Parts: sequence; C-alpha cells; structure tokens
Amino acid sequence: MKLIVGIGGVTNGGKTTLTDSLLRALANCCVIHQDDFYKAPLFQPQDQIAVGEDGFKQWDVLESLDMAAMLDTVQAWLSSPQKFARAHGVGVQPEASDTHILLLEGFLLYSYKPLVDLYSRRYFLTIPYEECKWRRSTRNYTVPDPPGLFDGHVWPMYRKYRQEMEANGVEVVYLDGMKSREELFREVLEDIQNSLLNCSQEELPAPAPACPARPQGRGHGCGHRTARPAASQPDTV
Ligand SMILES: Nc1ncnc2c1ncn2[C@@H]1O[C@H](COP(=O)(O)OP(=O)(O)O)[C@@H](O)[C@H]1O
Ligand SMILES: O=C(O)c1ccc[n+]([C@@H]2O[C@H](COP(=O)([O-])O)[C@@H](O)[C@H]2O)c1
Ligand SMILES: [Mg+2]
Repeated sequence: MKLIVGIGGVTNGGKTTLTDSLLRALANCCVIHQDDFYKAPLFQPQDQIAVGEDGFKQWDVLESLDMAAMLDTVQAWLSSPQKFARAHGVGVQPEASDTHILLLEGFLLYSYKPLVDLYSRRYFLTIPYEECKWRRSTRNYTVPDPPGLFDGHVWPMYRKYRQEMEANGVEVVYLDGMKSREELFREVLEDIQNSLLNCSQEELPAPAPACPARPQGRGHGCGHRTARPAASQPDTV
C-alpha cells in the first residue's frame, strides 16, 4: 500500500515543523520538500528567478520551482518505495514492509496539475495575516526577504494560488496553524493512521452480502483517490 500525503499551506504555517514530527513517527516514511526544487539552488546564481511587475524577485510563483523535477522524484518513489527509502537513508521496517508513506511538503503543493491527483490526502495549514507576517519576520531564509516583500509579493501570491486552488475544486483538509505543534501533530498522525486502517480494510476480501454496506465517504486514503471534502474555512485576511 502506498500513500502520498501533502503537507501544504501558507508560508510559516508550520508545514516543515509538522512534517518533521510525522516523519519521526511513521514507519517506512520518506519526505520530499518542495523548496529543494527552487530553480536557484543554494550558492548558485539566482538569475532564473525573474523580477515581476510587483518589483520583487518571484520566489512565490510556481514557475520559480522545477516542478517537473519534483514530479520525477515522486515517480521514482512510486516505482519503488523500498529503493527510494534505501537511497534516502530510511530503514524499511520488515513488519510493516507492505505500507509506504511519502510526505510532500511545501507552500505550492496543489497548484501543479500533474501532481494534484497523486495525493491520498491533502492537508493545508492556514494562519491569519498578522501571525504570518510576524512569524515570517523572525525567519532566516537563505535569501533574506527584502523590505516590503511580504505585503508586496508573498501574501498576494498566497491569496492568488489559494483562490485558484479553491476555484478549481481541489479538495483539501484545512488545519488551523494557530493550534499547538503537539495538537497538530496528534490530529494529523491520527488521521493518517485512520487512512491506513481504512485502506487495509479495503484490501481485504469483499464482505458477505448480508453485511451492512460501509458508509460512503470514508474510503479515502489509499491508491490515489481524492481526499475527503474540505470543511469550509473562513478566509484568513
Ligand atoms: N503550531 C505552531 N505554533 C506556533 N509556532 C509554530 C507552530 N509550528 C511552527 N511554528 C513556528 O513557526 C515558524 C515557521 O514554522 P515552519 O514549520 O518552518 O513553517 P513553514 O514550513 O510552513 O514555513 C517557526 O519559527 C516555527 O517554530
Ligand atoms: O528556500 C529558498 O531558497 C528560498 C529563497 C527565497 C525565499 N524563500 C521563501 O520560502 C518560502 C516557502 O517556504 P516556507 O517554508 O516559508 O513555506 C516562500 O514564501 C519563499 O519566499 C525560500
Ligand atoms: Mg518550510
């Protein structure tokens, strides 16, 4: 069984923190970080990142990321999770060797069409504007934010891509990034474990006809089916 789980959402929502905790807790679990696919890798000339009409280098647009390379990496995991795990120093646990999880983590996970349908579960962390701006001001990126970047580029691009995602009907599970790290971790871990349980039950032989039918809507999680519909969430501006 293979499960691809997206940990997406707003910058500074807590994606990397949550992903690191899940990675430690889940067996046979690998991770791919979207920000490893910037077209301007560390210590390389940054001239592949264009300056936009907003006057800023376009760090927060999809075109600044090599999404084809990210997709190739996901395909490599799909074709052999065991081999991928070994190559990335993840030990495969023999007692759970049929189950493999891939965490994809990043701020634009659900805007690249070839990837969208590959997820079994799509989480989306949100925090309000003021909290986001404050957390961002405390971060040290490899390329420091120039003055005005947050209001002039980062937040407008977040709004734009999120609106597009919602308009396109991409189904996500919203997570409130104002909850504690521990609460978020427990909530998502439990949800992933439930998905795994549902999947393994679906892989059992079909029940005898006299058994009541399984309720609709809980069959998410395995294969590459769509995540359950998102609970509606007020906008965070
Ligand atoms: N649940 C949380 N509550 C408060 N602060 C958090 C929480 N999760 C992460 N942080 C802090 O917010 C900042 C951004 O977290 P990070 O995981 O790097 O976010 P992202 O990867 O979404 O940009 C870090 O300083 C981190 O310690
Ligand atoms: O990773 C980098 O090299 C990098 C260089 C410049 C900027 N970033 C910022 O990284 C942000 C995405 O990462 P994160 O963890 O904040 O979601 C995005 O908002 C970019 O503006 C990231
Ligand atoms: Mg991060």
